[in-house]
Amino acid sequence: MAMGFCDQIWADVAPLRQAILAHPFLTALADGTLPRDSFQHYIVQDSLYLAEYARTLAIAAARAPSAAGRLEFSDGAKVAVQVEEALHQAFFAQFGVSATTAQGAEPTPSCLGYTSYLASLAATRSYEELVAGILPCFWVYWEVGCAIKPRAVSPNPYAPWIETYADPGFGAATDRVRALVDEAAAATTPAVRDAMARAFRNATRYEWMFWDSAWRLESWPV
Ligand SMILES: Cc1ncc(CO)c(N)n1
Repeated sequence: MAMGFCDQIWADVAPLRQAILAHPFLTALADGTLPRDSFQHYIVQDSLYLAEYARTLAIAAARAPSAAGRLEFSDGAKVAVQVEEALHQAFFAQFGVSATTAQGAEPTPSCLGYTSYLASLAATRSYEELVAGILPCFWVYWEVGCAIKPRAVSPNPYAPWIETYADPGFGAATDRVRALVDEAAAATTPAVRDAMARAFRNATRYEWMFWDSAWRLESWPV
């Protein structure tokens, strides 16, 4: 049997996934040595990211051709807001991010680049491209969570983060979104499938950039 569409685009980004799994931010997170300022940077930016990601998921829900898609993406939009409010607020307290710092934070170039890219797919591209661009956020984090969990030291200050993304429930959500992307790919043309593969690749690149930007404490150059 031929390889499914998602299996194909996943295999195509194997070098990007290797670069993600080998990134010093994630190796340091697993062994508990990640500098506190890098994690603070990450968690503040991720909170901004999730607020925008939730909006993009809500647009995907509105545009999904099937009830399964409308349910999945509207539920995803809700969970993204909940994670932003629960997990991140707990981390703000644990890692000493004040309410003023969190509320006054502006998105970095990498964060704004990623959220704006997804918003542009939602605004001006097909439903198929949009859902392909949405998928790495699920799938890359599920792969990272599963890869890091067995090598994480215990105790680890970042354990709740690792548990969130290695959770079988998150894996199941990833599988369902993947099935929706496969369904969209099967029903469209080769040209749209190529565009889907590009959206998937670009979003995966932004996933690497997001961790790298936290590692480097990225800010605006001017
Ligand atoms: C940047 C980014 N990508 C994916 C996830 C997973 O939800 C997240 N929290 N943040």
